[in-house]
Amino acid sequence: MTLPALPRPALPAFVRMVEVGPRDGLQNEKTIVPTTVKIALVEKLADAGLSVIEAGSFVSPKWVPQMGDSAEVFAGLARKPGVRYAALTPNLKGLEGALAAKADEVAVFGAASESFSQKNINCSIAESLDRFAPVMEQAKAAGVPVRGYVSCVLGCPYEGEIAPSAVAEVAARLYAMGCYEISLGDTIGTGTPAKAQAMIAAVAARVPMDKIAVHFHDTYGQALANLYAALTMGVAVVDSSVAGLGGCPYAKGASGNVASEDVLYMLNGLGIETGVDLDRLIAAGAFISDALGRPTASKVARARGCA
Ligand SMILES: CC(C)(COP(=O)([O-])OP(=O)([O-])OC[C@H]1O[C@@H](n2cnc3c(N)ncnc32)[C@H](O)[C@@H]1OP(=O)([O-])[O-])[C@@H](O)C(=O)NCCC(=O)NCCSC(=O)C[C@@](C)(O)CC(=O)[O-]
Repeated sequence: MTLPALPRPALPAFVRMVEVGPRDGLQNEKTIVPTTVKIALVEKLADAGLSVIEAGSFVSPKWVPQMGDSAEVFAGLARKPGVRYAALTPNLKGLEGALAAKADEVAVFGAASESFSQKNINCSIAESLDRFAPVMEQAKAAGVPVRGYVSCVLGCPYEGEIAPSAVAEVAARLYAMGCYEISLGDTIGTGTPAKAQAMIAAVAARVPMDKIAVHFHDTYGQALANLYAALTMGVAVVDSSVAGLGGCPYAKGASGNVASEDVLYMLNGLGIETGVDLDRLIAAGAFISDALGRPTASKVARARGCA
C-alpha cells in the first residue's frame, strides 16, 4: 500500500549558514586555545564551503581573555575569496581593532534582557544602543556591514521569561540603526518551537523576514526543532557552531550552539542548498575536538565515527 505524501510546509531553497564556532565557541573555553589552532580551524571551515565565519571578537581581554588574540588570528588567515570573515565589536575601540584587522563585517551585540545586558556588556539596553550608534556610523563610513545580535530572545539566565515584544523592540532598533541582519539568540537554549515561532512572528512584524537570522543554543536539546520551526516561517539564515562548541561566558550553564554538522545534515535531508560539504565540515569539527582534547558535541559527527 502506498501511503499518501505528507503535506510539507514551504521551506527556503537556500540557507546561509553562519559559522560562529571560532568566536562563540572558543570564547567559552577554560584554557586559551593557541592562535595557530584558531587560524587552522577558520581555514578548514572556509574549505568546507562556509561563506561567513566569525573568526574573532574585539572585546575587552579582561572580560573575555580567550578572544585576546583576535588581531593575530585575522592577520594569520589565508583568506579565501568569497568568504566573509566577521568579528564582534561592542564599542568604537572594538571597531577600530576590527577595521585594523580588515574584518569583512562586524557585529554589535545587544540583549532583550536588562540584567543580561549589564552582565555581558556592563550597560543597560538603552546605553548599549547609544554605544552602538557611533559604531554603526563609522563602520558605514568604512564600508563594512554590521550585523546585530539580540541575546536572551527565549529566556534569560537572570530574569527568566522574556516577552517577544521586548525582543522585537531591540531587534527593530538595531535594524533601524542600519544593521543588515538581526540574529536572534536563544542564549540559554530554553526555547521550544512554538515559543520560537511566536517570538519570530513578533520580530517579523517589525523587521523583514529576509533580514532575520536565528542563533540557537542546544542546552535543552531543542535547537534543531526550533530551527525547523523557524525555516517553516521563512527564516533562511542560521548560525551554528562546528562540533557544537561554545556557550556564553556571561550565561552560566549555557551549552554550545547547535552543531553545524547536525544543522547541515538536516538541511541536506530537506533538500535545502547551503554550499557546505558535510565531510569537510566533520573533518574541521574533528580537528578542533582533537585540539581541545574532548569529544565532539555533534551527533552526526559521532555517528560518522568521530570520537
Ligand atoms: C563592552 C565592554 C568593553 C565594556 O566594559 P567596561 O569595563 O564597561 O568598558 P570600559 O570602556 O570602561 O573599558 C574598560 C577597559 O577595557 C578596555 N576596552 C574597552 N573596550 C575594549 C575593546 N573593545 N577591546 C579591547 N579593550 C577594550 C578599556 O580600554 C579599558 O581598559 P583599561 O583602561 O582598564 O586597561 C566589556 O563589557 C566587554 O568587552 N564585554 C564583552 C563580553 C563578551 O564578549 N561576551 C560574549 C559575546 S556575546 C555572546 O556570546 C552572545 C551571542 C552574540 O553569541 C548571541 C547569543 O548567543 O545570545
